[in-house]
Amino acid sequence: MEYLEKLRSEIDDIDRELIKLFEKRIDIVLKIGDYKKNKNMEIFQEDREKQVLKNALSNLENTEYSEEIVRMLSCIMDISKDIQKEKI
Ligand SMILES: O=C(O)C(=O)C[C@]1(C(=O)O)C=C[C@@H](O)C=C1
Repeated sequence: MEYLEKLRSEIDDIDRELIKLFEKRIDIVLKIGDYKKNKNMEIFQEDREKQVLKNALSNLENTEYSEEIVRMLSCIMDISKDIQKEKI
């Protein structure tokens, strides 16, 4: 049990960091949303999304996780687009 608790505590620490970074990311997504609105740009930017995924895969240490990373970032970018649609 101690072992499981220790691992869960590690996950809690990682989640805390992820949430902090995610909040920062949302702040920036909102600024980009404002910019797009002012410039009459489409919310969905296909080339940029491809670049985000490419950057992420090139930074990956364990390539076994490629599919999971693409899924995670695609989900994050879907949330970004929802935020830009809802809040701006
Ligand atoms: O770069 C942008 O244009 C953004 O709005 C950010 C972002 C992202 O979450 O990374 C979100 C939506 C776009 O389709 C592309 C990228």
